[in-house]
Amino acid sequence: MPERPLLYFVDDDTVANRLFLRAGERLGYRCEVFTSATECLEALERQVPALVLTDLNMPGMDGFELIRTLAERFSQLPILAITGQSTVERAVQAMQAGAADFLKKPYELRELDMAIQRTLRFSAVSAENRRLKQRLQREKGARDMAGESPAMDEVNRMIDKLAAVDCCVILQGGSGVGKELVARAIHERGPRSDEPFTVIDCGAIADTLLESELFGHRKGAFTGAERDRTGLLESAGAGTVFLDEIGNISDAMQVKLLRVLQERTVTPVGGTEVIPIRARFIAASNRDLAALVARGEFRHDLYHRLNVVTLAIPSLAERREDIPLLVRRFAEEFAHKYDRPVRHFTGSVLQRLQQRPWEGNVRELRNFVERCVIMSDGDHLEPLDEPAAPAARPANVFGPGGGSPETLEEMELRYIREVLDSVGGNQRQAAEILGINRTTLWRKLRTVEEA
Ligand SMILES: Nc1ncnc2c1ncn2[C@@H]1O[C@H](COP(=O)(O)OP(=O)(O)OP(=O)(O)O)[C@@H](O)[C@H]1O
Repeated sequence: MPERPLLYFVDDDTVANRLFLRAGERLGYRCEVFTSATECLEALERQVPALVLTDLNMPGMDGFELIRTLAERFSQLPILAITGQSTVERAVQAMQAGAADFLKKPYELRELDMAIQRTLRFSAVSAENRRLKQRLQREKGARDMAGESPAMDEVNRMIDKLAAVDCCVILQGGSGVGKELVARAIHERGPRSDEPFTVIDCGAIADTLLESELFGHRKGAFTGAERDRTGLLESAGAGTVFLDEIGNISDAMQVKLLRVLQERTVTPVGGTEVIPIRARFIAASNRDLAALVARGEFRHDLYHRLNVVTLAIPSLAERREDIPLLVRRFAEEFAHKYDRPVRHFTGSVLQRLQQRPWEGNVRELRNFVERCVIMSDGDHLEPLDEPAAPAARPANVFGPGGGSPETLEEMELRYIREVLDSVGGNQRQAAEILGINRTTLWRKLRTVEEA
């Protein structure tokens, strides 16, 4: 038979203690009672119970202080506050201090029973939730950041350091090296991990839109602003904002962003109110920001505000030893995604893959493996070098209507549009399939629209 749960009860009133002892035993619990918070803390050094019930008004260390101390030292121990003056305010205060629930005095046996059961259940659910979260975190970590090279070990060490502090960071590295993944890891390994991680692709959003995206707008602020809209910086809460492709924002926008970082407030477009911003900022650029500053193409004041720490992410060519691990990871990921057997490249193919330039870095490698998983038929993955042709496209150099031949540019655009259509216009997904970053995709589309 499982042991009966142990409850600690703290009240300076000995009559209340006797009553509880009798009630608790009748409900089938083992109970210990204490007439002061200090006695209870001493007992906790010897044994941790399933639940602590405490009165709030006590001489010496009162119930609130005891709750706070317990929440700090035994963060997973559930606490039930017993309040004589049953004001909502005191109950709220007790819960803010760390109590899971409260019970009004005097209580009936049934009320005590329900309150204890509720608190124990709540604690069990929270513990399960924590366990699942940790598991998810571990699995996510394992899935996300693959790499065993000394270069990636160093990146991982830096991520841990940056996760522990709350400063601005610039992530520098070529397209597809994993800057977003690193930013996410900094967020997830730090104290803000329960808050949102917000990606803002500065390069893919037109300048006029960027301001309203970031700061929000008020109804009627401009044509098309039919209702108020909360900006991304505000809805990011106390999470992390990842400003991707920061090197691409206009000078005017740089000035506005600098003000946000300095004052930690925003005013929505067309509004007057000042909204506080609590998020942490991580910026990324695949262009050398310091060089852009030197050439006068990026504001030095914004650069210095952001550049508390710059972390350079090495290109894939600088860590070729990671390629086999990445390939294996992606081969398994896509085999599951497309419901295909898990297959790998032969050793000699893998060696050849390690020698390739991989200018598009990990993204290019990932897309390559995805194509190979889809297209290979044998026991091993075959190194298919050509991008997969769109399914129903005839091998015909003439335009779709059989007219004059297409230029390379036209063909590229047609292919981009087909891919975009196939993913319902989702530019991020389309860029992944095309093996280019979102800014390049956006530029290509814009060039055509402007022509
Ligand atoms: N170390 C890694 N392990 C596993 N997957 C990775 C790793 N690095 C990058 N990837 C994958 O490669 C792709 C590109 O990564 P990510 O978007 O983070 O790169 P980026 O540097 O932010 O790219 P861009 O400059 O285009 O914004 C993503 O699908 C990501 O999951």
